[in-house]
Amino acid sequence: MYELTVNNVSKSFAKKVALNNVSLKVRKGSIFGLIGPNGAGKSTLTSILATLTLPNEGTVEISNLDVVSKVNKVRKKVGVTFQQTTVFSTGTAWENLWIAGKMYGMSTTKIMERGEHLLKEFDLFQASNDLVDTYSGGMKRKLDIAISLLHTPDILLLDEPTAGLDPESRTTLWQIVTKISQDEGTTIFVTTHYLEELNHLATEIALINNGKILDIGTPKELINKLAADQIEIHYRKLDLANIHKIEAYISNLKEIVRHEIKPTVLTIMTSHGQQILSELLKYLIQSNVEIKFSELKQATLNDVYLANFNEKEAEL
Ligand SMILES: Nc1ncnc2c1ncn2[C@@H]1O[C@H](COP(=O)(O)OP(=O)(O)OP(=O)(O)O)[C@@H](O)[C@H]1O
Repeated sequence: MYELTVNNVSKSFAKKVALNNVSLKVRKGSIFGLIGPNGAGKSTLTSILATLTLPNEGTVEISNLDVVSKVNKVRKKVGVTFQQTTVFSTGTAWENLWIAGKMYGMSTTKIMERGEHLLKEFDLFQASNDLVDTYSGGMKRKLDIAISLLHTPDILLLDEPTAGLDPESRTTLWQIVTKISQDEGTTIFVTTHYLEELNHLATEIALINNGKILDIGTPKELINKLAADQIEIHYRKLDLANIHKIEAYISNLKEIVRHEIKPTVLTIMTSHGQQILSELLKYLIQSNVEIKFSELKQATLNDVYLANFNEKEAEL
């Protein structure tokens, strides 16, 4: 059921604690996102999962194999793409695939078959005999990921895979990666600063800061926890009797975190903006309140980021 299990993992570099008692579980075939500001510990965790860094404490299992004691078996199950490209730019795509395939111990036939399939999936087949030096940033990134998938890993680790790419290349890249994940059942573990990508793609998200996991949930769960949808309804001036009547109605509604009712405007904070707005409009219209206009500002993953990390530069 779980492709990856991280149990109480800690890691320090000299006096710097990079990971502090981190635990999480990632379901087979899911897309799991790790969000956190610079220096939060995302790359350190990715590197431990990729068997390139040893944890000081705790255990990690990938496909039920311990990453420390079963390192060689685990490496066959894991594909990894780091922030910096690892493609050999003075070679062609085929030469890069060839070197990687031989390092994975793949036969020539298997490299040719799988390589051709991936080059086609990533729309690199036409350019596969060109030097990588002539590729755009997006093409290099696609080749990086294609190489990580060459040995058909169970889990693909992507450390900020879309950093520096334009929106179109990011969208294309995610379309290809999600298709492969669906076709082959590959589990995806991704760190990114582009929160809107995770909102649509991730099955679950973990928030990490200063090496600690702050929260884990589906994008919807994390957004709903904030209860940060904001409703504003503007109407023709109400008399005191009507204000009291509406006040009584609102106090019976569930899911309302905070509200303020004034003679010409009603403001509400809730986790269920859309539902509460339609219920309220229906009630106000039935009560002959003359509505001028209403607004709904729904909370986003960006709000989750700001609430947890208090950073202004979240990219949404
Ligand atoms: N090899 C190392 N030696 C010393 N300190 C390190 C090393 N690797 C990471 N650190 C420190 O550990 C902490 C976590 O770093 P890490 O690179 O995992 O964060 P990150 O969330 O990936 O950040 P970014 O988004 O900037 O890549 C940081 O304070 C970093 O300086």
